[in-house]
Amino acid sequence: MSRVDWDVRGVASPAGVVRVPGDKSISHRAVMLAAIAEGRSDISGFLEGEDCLATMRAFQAMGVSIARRGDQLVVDGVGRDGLQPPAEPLDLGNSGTSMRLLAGLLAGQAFDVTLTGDDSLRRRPMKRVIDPLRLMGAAIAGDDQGRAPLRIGGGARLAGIHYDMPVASAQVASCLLLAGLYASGETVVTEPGVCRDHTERMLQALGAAVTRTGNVVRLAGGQSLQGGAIEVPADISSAAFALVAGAISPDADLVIEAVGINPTRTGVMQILRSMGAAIECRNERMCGGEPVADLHVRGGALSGIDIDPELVPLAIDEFPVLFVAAACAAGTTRLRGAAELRVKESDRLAVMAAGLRAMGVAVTEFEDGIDITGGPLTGARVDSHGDHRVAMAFAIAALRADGPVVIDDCANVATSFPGFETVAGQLGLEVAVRTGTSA
Ligand SMILES: O=C(O)C1=C[C@@H](OP(=O)(O)O)[C@@H](O)[C@H](O)C1
Ligand SMILES: C=C(OP(=O)(O)O)C(=O)O
Repeated sequence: MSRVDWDVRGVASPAGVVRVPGDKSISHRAVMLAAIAEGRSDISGFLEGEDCLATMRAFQAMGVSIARRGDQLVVDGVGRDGLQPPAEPLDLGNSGTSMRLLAGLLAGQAFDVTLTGDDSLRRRPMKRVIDPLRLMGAAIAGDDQGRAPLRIGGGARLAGIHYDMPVASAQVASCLLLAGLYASGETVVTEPGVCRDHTERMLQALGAAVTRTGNVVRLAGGQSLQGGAIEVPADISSAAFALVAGAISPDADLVIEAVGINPTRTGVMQILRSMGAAIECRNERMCGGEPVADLHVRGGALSGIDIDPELVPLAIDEFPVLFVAAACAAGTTRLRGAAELRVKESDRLAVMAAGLRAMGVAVTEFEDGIDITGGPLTGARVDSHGDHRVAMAFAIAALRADGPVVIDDCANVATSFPGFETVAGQLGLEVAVRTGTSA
């Protein structure tokens, strides 16, 4: 496997107008729902990152015709019962969203299927979807610890359940709603905290009836979807790197265009603003059922804060780069209620703590959180452990380091942010890429 390391230096202040790629969560859902809809869907703004391409290839392997036409992805939907058995296990690479949502969508099919992925994905917890899917009647099994490969037996008759989710996870909720499309009766999911609601929005846009009352979501089984035009906004999780770059660079003046600002995703802006960052939403409008805006960030002084635990699911993927903001703030930032960070592509609490310490930052790690006290950052060599968001977070830290930051194992940045190295140039960073071969 080829290995990519980066040598990153801060050379200028972030300035001008930048664009970041399409939203990863919405791109996955667009392909999945378009594939099982009736008729053709034209998806614009689709993220051509490895995670979403893994989802796309999985549906191609199940007989769905998906083609790029200009800057659109054209999906010829096969209808709810039109998927074909794949010849081989579906390899979902590094993508937790693909595996958990597909587990739900495939639990009610007539054929057997196996879902697998890379070393990181095969370490991640899947019992959280196996258990409720079994309650619905699915024949699904992982290894003895409930990890992938997941084997799903075809021909199960699913029945809707009422499920109180033990963790605030949009992937679990979405998995159950997708299984619910194939179940008899009603599927009702209660979320313990606010989770991203893209699945509901897109199901509604494609003609399904899904209702929400507070934190309870309901969907009747047996509904069909109708394909159409689907627009994907720019990903706020990718924009987060530019937001923090701007917020930690005193002379920064940066606009990030057409970013999704769905209120279930904007925790990063709320947290940065509480730390004193100057972030404005301009030109707010709707894009394919999702709110978007141009985000304007200016540099200034940040202060450490206690992060409200209710904001954790609203900023779940942005913590690696928020920890960099905390390392550049005056005083201590405290995060608790974030044990989920330990079961992402890497253990993001441990891996970020190790890298920040190598850069001279005072960090205390807790089982479900971290304390970070801001101070001067030194150049250092850090290991991303193959985690895309960790790699990009340390690249942003180079803006404030007194020397280069060498980041090991950055190939997976292509899962969510292809072209990051180019956008990084607009953020005032020079990224030298070294490639080689790893064991
Ligand atoms: O539903 C989604 O698209 C996602 C939900 C979150 O995971 P959890 O559901 O595990 O919190 C997030 O971390 C992931 O990157 C994408
Ligand atoms: C956790 C992430 O993605 P996934 O769960 O889809 O692997 C992420 O993108 O930060």
